[in-house]
Amino acid sequence: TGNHWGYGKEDGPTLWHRNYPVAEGSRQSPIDIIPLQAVHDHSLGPIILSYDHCTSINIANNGHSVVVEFDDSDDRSVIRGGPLDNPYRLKQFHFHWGGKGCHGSEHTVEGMSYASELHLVHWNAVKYKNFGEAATAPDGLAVLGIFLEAGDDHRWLHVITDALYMVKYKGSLTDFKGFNPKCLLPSSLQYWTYLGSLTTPPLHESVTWIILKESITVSEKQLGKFRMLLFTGEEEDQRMRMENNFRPPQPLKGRKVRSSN
Ligand SMILES: CCCSc1c(F)c(F)c(S(=O)(=O)NC)c(F)c1F
Ligand SMILES: [Zn+2]
Repeated sequence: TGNHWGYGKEDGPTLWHRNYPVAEGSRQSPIDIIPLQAVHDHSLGPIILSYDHCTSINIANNGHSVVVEFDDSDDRSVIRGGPLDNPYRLKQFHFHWGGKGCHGSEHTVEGMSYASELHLVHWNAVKYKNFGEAATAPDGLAVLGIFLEAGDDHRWLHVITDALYMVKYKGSLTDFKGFNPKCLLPSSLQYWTYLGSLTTPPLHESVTWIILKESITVSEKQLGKFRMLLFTGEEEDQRMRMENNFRPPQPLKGRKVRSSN
C-alpha cells in the first residue's frame, strides 16, 4: 500500500523505482569501491569528528533498521573537514546487516562485502534550516560509513546490542542517553569519498559519502543480536526477522571516487 517498501521479494530494492523513480538516477548509493581506481586527492584534508559533547536521546526500531537519534539543536556534535565545506550536524546512526553468516554491508570493496555497515548521518545546518530540507539538497547530508567485520567481540558495541531486546518490534523506542559513537570508530580515519544518495527510500541524491577504509571487528554473537530484531510490529501475527536490510551496489555512472592520502 502507498509508499510501503522493504527488503523482501515483493517490496525489495529491485522494485523501489516504481514509487521512487530516482532509484535509477545518476548518483545512487551504495557502490562497489575499487581502491586502485580511486583518485588520490591531496587537497582532501582529514575528517574531524567532534562528538565529545554529543547527546544521544533514544534508540528505536523503525521497521527498517535500529536507529540511535541525537539532539541536533546546536553544533555540539559535528563532522567537518575532508570533502566537506561546512560542519555537518550528527542526526542519527543506524546499521545494515546480513542474515546468518552471509554478508550485510551496502558498500562493497572490489566486490567484497562485510558483515554489516554502520551509517552516521549528518546534515548541513549552515545552509539548511532543518534536516528535512537538507535531506533533499545535493550538499545537504554527509554520511560516515564504517564496515563491521566478524571476529572478536567489540568492546563497546555491547552497549547497543544489550539494548536491542527493548526495541525488538517495529515502532518501539526507548531512552538511550550518553552514548558517544566515537567508541565505534576504527583507529584510522583514512577514507574514500564520493557523491551519492540515501540507500533507502526516498533515495534522495543528497549525500556526500565518507567511507572509512579500516573496518571495526564485532563478534558473531553481537551480530546475532541485531538479527533478533523484527521488521514487524508487536500487533502483527507474522513475525519477520530483521536481517539482510541492505541495498546492493548501484551503477557508478561516471562518478569519481576520491581517496584521502
Ligand atoms: C530521510 C531519512 C531519515 S534519516 C536516514 C535514514 F533513516 C536512513 F536509513 C538512511 S540510509 O539511506 O538507510 N543510509 C544512508 C539515511 F541516509 C538517512 F538520512
Ligand atoms: Zn544506512
